[in-house]
Amino acid sequence: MGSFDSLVQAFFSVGEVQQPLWGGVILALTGGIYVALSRLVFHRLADVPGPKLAALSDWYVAYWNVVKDGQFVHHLAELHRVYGPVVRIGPNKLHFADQAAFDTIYRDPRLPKEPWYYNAFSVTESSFGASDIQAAKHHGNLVRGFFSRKNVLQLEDVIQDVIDRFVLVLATKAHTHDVIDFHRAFASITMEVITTYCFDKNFNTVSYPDFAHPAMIGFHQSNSALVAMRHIPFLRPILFNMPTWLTRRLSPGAMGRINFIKAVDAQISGILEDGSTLDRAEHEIIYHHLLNPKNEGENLSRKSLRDHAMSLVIGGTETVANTCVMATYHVLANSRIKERLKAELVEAWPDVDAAPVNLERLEKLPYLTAVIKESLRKSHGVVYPAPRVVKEATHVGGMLVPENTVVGMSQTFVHLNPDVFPNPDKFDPDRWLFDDVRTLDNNLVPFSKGPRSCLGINLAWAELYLILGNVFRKVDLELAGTKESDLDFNAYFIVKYRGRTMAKVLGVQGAGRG
Ligand code: HEM
Repeated sequence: MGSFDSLVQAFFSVGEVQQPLWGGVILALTGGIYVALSRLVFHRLADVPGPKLAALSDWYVAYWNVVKDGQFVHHLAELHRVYGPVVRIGPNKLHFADQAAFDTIYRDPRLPKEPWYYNAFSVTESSFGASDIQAAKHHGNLVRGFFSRKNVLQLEDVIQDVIDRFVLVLATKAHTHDVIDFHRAFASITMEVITTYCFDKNFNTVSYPDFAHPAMIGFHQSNSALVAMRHIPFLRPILFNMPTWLTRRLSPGAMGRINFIKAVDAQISGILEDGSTLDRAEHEIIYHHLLNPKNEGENLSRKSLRDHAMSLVIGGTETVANTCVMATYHVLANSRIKERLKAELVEAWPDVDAAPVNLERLEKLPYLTAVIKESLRKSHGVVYPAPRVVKEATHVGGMLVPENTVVGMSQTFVHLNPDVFPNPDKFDPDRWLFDDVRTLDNNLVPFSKGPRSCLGINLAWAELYLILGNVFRKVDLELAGTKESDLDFNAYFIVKYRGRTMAKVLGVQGAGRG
């Protein structure tokens, strides 16, 4: 009897404890049903086709980006096959696969960058990171002149000097036919170019053993961490405030990046404390522009100076390197392309020991130009659909998109459109060699379009001509086990090739000039 009593008591006491619990469960369920109905049934995007899970939650995209490690862009191709040219990819987000939509999204100056997406780069006070249209314009105007065609031509020697030093390093590897990782090699060149061009600071990335400078590796590895931090924001303060000893143990790459940022900070401190430091720079650098009173830049905050510096390094390193990797793989993998390119370069630059041919001469070489364009097309530039916010109802790709919707379109949908680029998966420089390639040129959008397109486009083109022109004229490389599938990529913001890109250095000519 006693045990029956205690059983009854236990039942009721459990009930008392669980009452608030049940209340919570019921409240959560009601809330969940309310959110689900408001997103699936009553939402202004409810009629747009797409997976129901994506309409319910942004975790759908997070799953493909984080758990599936940068596969969302590939998954988008499948979604468009199933749902058509407009797909709802989030409660409030649309993705388009339509050339006209691309033009509107990126050319219309009223569509700012989506703050949630861009804040994760932690460079909010720079031209790249600012979402607000006026702020972005102001930041962009401060540095635009520094990357103008005229300025790039004036600083051409800065780029050539880095390449000369790189070729000298390769010459030391040619005797022993060393194998190099050519992604790292190109990223070492491009990082050295951007740091010498912008800061007159030489980090010697091209002469670092195995082209594995910790800062360059650190930036490379941070691509995937950035994606995770965006979708799981509480990771950010944890990772950023970790004690140095723990960071060093968990991620040596992160230390390389941290030390690089410290060096940039130290330069900024030096300039702010003693303005005459700028007079001693070997050439014009980015701070001449950022701190120039004529540019209304003299009152920039310290954070803004640093944000500008970091965004230029981030924007200018892997992008150019990825294009060089695409070119190098296909030139080496196809003897017909290699011989034709080499013949053109030898004709333009017969004596390889003489002074290098300059940028303006290289730009006139049709086959080199075709190889570069095809490499830009196949490496895409920014591969993730850069998100923009529709602030007032706007027609995009034939659809009236309601205000406050986030829209985007990955450049892959332009570059792999078979109606414009037949057999789009093939690397085919010949497609650029016809008299009228205006349609192709209009559909080559690695630098995006419109007011927020690439600020470094002139520098990027100059680097591509000078790096590839010099490397294929002077260096004899052979692929070392790398296959086309090694260029399959994870799509973070830019592409990250999945395989190692290795080549043997068979010989080097004309390394003496450096
Ligand atoms: C092949 C090389 C390059 C490609 C394909 C490329 C591509 C792009 C693209 C697609 C954007 C727009 C991004 C967005 O909408 O969020 C962009 C922006 C930008 N890029 Fe590049 N880029 C390259 C090289 C460079 C270089 C060398 C620099 C260095 C100066 C640079 C600096 C920037 C900056 C500062 C922005 C932000 C512009 C703004 O929003 O105002 N890029 N780039």
